[in-house]
Amino acid sequence: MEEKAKAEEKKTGMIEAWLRKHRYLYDGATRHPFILSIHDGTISIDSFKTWLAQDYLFVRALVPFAASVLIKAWKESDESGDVEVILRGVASLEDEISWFKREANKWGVPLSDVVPQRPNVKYCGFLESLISPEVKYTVAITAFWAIEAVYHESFALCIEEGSKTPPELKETCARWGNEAFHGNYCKSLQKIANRRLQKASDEELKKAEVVLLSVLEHELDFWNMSRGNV
Ligand SMILES: Cc1ncc(CNC=O)c(N)n1
Repeated sequence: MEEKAKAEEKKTGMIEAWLRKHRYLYDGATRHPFILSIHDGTISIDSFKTWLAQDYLFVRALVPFAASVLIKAWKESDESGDVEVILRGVASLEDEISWFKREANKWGVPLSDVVPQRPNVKYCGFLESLISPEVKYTVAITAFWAIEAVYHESFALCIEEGSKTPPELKETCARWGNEAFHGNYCKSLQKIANRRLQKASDEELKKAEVVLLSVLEHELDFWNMSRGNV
């Protein structure tokens, strides 16, 4: 890319520029048929149960990754406030795991015998690879933002005015779709990512963009898995 154009994108926000550039993939991850089927009320309960059980395992694997981002923030960040933002996210995962257990109980999904499906294994393996100290804070925070943003944007659609989301799924959707916590949390992560990307080297920028694309692809595969097409 031309130097001037790149400088301009860094100023206005790398994340926004990447979302424009990769709109098709981003929409694919945030407007997936699985989400659209919740939104229009046609979701099969089996798909929902598959998603619930698989996502429980995913969230358990997200904890060490989130903790690794926290460590990177503490070691590498130029702003101490980053640690609080990430810590809030890490802390919320404890409540989330309890929620998964309650919700699974409600639906009669036994979490103790859930076997992770291939797309889940791959996504969790990808998260684990990002824990490595060789992955820089800037790259890791970009991934973390993307992981949270896809869920927020997806589920926010399902609680929009006029959506036909089944009432028994509303609470699930509000968990990630709500603005008060999750929306603001995503905005804070995006702000941190943009600030870091602004100062990043070309090589780091490239790595962060590749990681963003990987997250979007893994999220797509995760939704596909939930619908039963692996
Ligand atoms: C597959 C996937 N991606 C993102 C999230 C949202 N983060 C924490 O809950 C999630 N639960 N599952």
